[in-house]
Amino acid sequence: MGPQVGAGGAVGGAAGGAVQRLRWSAAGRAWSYGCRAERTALRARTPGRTTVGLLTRDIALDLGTAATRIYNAHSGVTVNEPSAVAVNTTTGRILAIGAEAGRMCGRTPAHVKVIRPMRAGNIDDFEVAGRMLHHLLLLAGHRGPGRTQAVVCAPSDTTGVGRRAVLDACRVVGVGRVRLIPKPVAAALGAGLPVQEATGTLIVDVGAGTTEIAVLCLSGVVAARSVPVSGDALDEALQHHLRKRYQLDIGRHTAEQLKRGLAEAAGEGRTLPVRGRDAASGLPVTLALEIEEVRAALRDPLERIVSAVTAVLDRCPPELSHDILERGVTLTGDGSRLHGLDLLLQEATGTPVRIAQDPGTAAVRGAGRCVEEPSLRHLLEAAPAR
Ligand SMILES: Nc1ncnc2c1ncn2[C@@H]1O[C@H](COP(=O)(O)OP(=O)(O)OP(=O)(O)O)[C@@H](O)[C@H]1O
Repeated sequence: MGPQVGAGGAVGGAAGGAVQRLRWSAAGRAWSYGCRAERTALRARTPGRTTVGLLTRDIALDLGTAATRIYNAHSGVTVNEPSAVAVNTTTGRILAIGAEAGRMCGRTPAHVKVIRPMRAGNIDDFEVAGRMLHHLLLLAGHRGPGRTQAVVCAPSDTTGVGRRAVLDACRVVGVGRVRLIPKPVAAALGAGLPVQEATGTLIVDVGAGTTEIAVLCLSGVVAARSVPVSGDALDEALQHHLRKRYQLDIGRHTAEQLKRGLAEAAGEGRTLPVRGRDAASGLPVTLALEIEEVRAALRDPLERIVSAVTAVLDRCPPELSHDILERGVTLTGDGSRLHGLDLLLQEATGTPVRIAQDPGTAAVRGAGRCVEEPSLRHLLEAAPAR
C-alpha cells in the first residue's frame, strides 16, 4: 500500500509526531505546518542540520540516492537530509522523512519499511519521492504552488523518462519553473573549477548510487561516463565478504560505518570491530577485522571506479589530457571521502587528485550558483516540452 494523504490534504504524522501535519490554506494559498508553535517544534528537532528558511523563491536541488540537498538563493545549503522515508506498510502512513527516517534504517519492526525513493540519482518511487520532496521543500521555506523556481541536478546519462520524472515531481509539489543541470557540471562549479574557460578539467563525483566522471571545457562536457558503482556498491561488497567468509550478516548501516571507519583506523595496523548476526545460529557476533581485509573486500568496486576514470582520460583529446595532467583531478560527492581513494586515483592516472571542500554539497552549491548568477544560466538544460 502506498503512503496516504490524510483528510484535507495533510500528510499524516504518526510515530510520536515524527512528521508534522501539513495543511493547505486556501485563503493563504500556501502549505504550512499550521501554526508557529509547530514550526518552532520542527526547528528544535533539527538543530544545526537544517534551518527552516524564510520565504525564498529560487532554489537548487540535488535529489541524490543517499541525500537530498536544497540550496536557497542567497542563503546557502538549508537542507541536507537522507533521501529516506519510513512508511507503515499496514496503514500506508508516512512515519518519518529525512534524518529521522535514516535513523530508523535497519531498526524497524516488521510493519515499518524505510524506503529510499531514489536509485542511481533517478526517481525510483515517484509517489514516495514526491512526499519526501514536499516535506524537505517546506523545511527549506518553500511556501506554495508556483512561487519557487528550481535548478535541479540530474545524472549526466539520465534518460528522457528520468528527466520527465524529476520535472513532474517538482511541479507536483508546486515548483513553478524547473531547469536541469548535469550533476558533474554542477559539482565542478561547486568545487570552484573554471568550467567556462578553454582548459580541460576532470571531475569525478562519487555518490551513493553512481560515480560520474566528466571532462569539461568551454562550458561543455567533452567526455563523460557514469558507472553504477559507488558508496552503495562498496557497502554491498563488505556485506558480501562478511557473509561469504564468516557467515556473518550485517546491515547496510553497519557496512557503511565499517567503510567510514577506515579513515580513523588507517596507518596503525589496527582492526575494526564489526557487529552482526551469525547466519546459522542467528546469535549476535562481534568480529575484529584487519584493515587490510576491509580494503581487500573493497578492491573490486574500487577497481571499477578507477578503470572508468582512466577510460574517460583515454577518450580525451590530447590537448585536454595535457591540461588535466597539469591541473589534476577533482573529487566531489561524499563517497570521495573514502580513505585512500584519492591516492588510488592518483597512482592510476599519474595526476594530482584533490578532494573538493565539503564534497557532498558541491553539486547543489554549484547548481545554486546558477540560480544566483545569470551569467551561468547557459549551463542549464532547457526543460523538455510537456
Ligand atoms: N567518510 C566517508 N568515507 C567513505 N564513504 C563515505 C563517507 N562519508 C560518506 N560516504 C558515502 O558517501 C555516499 C553518499 O554520497 P553522496 O551524498 O554524495 O551521494 P548522493 O549524491 O546521494 O548519491 P548519487 O550522486 O549517487 O545520487 C554514501 O555511500 C556514504 O556511505
